[in-house]
Amino acid sequence: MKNYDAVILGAGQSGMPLAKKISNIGLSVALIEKRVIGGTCINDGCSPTKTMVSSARVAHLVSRAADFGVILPSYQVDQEIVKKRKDHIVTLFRGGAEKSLSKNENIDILMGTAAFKDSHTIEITSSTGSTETVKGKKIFINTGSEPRIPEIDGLTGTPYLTSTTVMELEETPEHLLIMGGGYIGLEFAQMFRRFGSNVTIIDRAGRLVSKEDEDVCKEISQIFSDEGIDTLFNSEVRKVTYQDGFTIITKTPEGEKSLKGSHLLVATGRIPSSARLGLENTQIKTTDKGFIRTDDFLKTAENHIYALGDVAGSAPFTHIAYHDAHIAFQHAYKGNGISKKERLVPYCVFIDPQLARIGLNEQEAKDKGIPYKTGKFLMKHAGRTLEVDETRGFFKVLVDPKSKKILGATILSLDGGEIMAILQMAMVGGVTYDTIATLPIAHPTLAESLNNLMGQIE
Ligand SMILES: Cc1cc2nc3c(=O)[nH]c(=O)nc-3n(C[C@H](O)[C@H](O)[C@H](O)COP(=O)(O)OP(=O)(O)OC[C@H]3O[C@@H](n4cnc5c(N)ncnc54)[C@H](O)[C@@H]3O)c2cc1C
Ligand SMILES: NC(=O)c1ccc[n+]([C@@H]2O[C@H](COP(=O)([O-])OP(=O)(O)OC[C@H]3O[C@@H](n4cnc5c(N)ncnc54)[C@H](O)[C@@H]3O)[C@@H](O)[C@H]2O)c1
Repeated sequence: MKNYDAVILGAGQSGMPLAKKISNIGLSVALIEKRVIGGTCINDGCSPTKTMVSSARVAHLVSRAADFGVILPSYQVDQEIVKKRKDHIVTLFRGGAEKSLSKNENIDILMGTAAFKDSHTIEITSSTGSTETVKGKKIFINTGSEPRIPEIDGLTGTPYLTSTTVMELEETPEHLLIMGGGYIGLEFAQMFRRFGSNVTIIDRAGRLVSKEDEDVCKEISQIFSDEGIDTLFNSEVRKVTYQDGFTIITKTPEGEKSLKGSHLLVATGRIPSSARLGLENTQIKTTDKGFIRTDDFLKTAENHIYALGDVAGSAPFTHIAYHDAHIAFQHAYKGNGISKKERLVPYCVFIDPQLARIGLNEQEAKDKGIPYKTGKFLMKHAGRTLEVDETRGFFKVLVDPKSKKILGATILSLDGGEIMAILQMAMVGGVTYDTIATLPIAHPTLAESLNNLMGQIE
């Protein structure tokens, strides 16, 4: 049995950078992966979805070509080519990840499913059923998450789709029903609508993206409705049947409703991949939802075992899993570093216009009793958005009335993610809103609307 300085379970967005960091200080690493290198982000998440979102955006812009004075006879979407383009990007990114790991002689990549035999020993079961065991002085769990499939009468026996399998379609669905109006639901809803599908989102909550402020949700709902996406809220799906198409029965405040569609995407959240890790053979504890409990430095109840990324209940985004690798590495090998409590969590949902968030929103500030002043600037008043004719959305910011520092922002705008990163820098650097209000920002850019935004603050 081989002894390693570090054993990492899962070659995802924490596991891969962590393996490199540890090997770079001259230590031996076993990186165990049950499926393919790269985890959710590269293979089933960020990269493939954003590649397909780009195809959908081109379809949308082509459909509006006449608005820009470009007259096209017609256009059509070829779902097979959309998928091929997506597959190419996945192969490219995965290949790059494999190459950079395999050229590092301190890292052994072991393909198979890992589980704890005891708190220092990991058993790896290969796809052929053979097993091997390895030991680790330190162990890092980065096994990610998987789609949550709700228990609904009839669902299991049907060919429903998940966020992974929906990207394998080679034909455009005639009518895509989407259970769940969260980030996954939103991105696929707009994408497939732009490919030409009829789309209906069904959510048990009272509105889309219920974690966002009400005005944000209202604007997104309006944008979706203008694009012809149907929504059904406060709807609990009770029964699913499939016969040449899906029929779903939902319970709504107005009584039972029946909906029909050619395809059904289940996008009702994700669960941590912790159930089959043999954690019972260790002192490690999980929450009632299965997330591995850690301290603020990602250390579990076992001193030499850390958990990172989605499985540890960190905000479920790639850049956060990646940052977890930094936190755990610093703590495990350098004895210092920042805790996860201290970091700001930015994110960007790739609908069009993008929904980007950093820090507090208004609802959270109210719930926590944090005093704030707010400013809001509608993108229909920005020169840049008028020039490119993409005027939906707004910039919204919360500031501390006393220190004038930024508490948080929601940027629902063309290239919103890039604008949000500017505010993230301002937050980290402690730049006050009155400084930004009068800062000369290049014209005509989207970013110059930050002058107007900060100028709105009473
Ligand atoms: C459709 C979709 C779109 C997304 N889009 C974005 C986006 O645009 N931006 C963003 O920031 N985030 C996005 N996310 C979220 C992001 O992909 C995840 O938060 C991120 O990948 C989590 O990284 P991780 O390292 O925790 O886990 P993962 O990347 O999931 O890696 C875990 C790895 O562990 C392996 N594994 C699991 N169990 C075992 C075991 N027992 N033994 C060995 N290996 C095991 C898995 O096969 C996997 O390779 C998206 C997610 C989805 C589903
Ligand atoms: N751009 C990005 O960063 C990005 C994109 C996609 C996904 N992700 C990550 O993936 C995670 C999972 O995304 P998600 O959209 O699946 O989860 P989510 O938690 O964001 O949304 C799930 C939605 O499903 C609804 N729901 C739950 N059970 C239901 C039921 N039985 N019937 C009807 N509706 C039901 C919920 O009310 C909620 O609106 C996100 O938390 C996110 O971090 C990130």
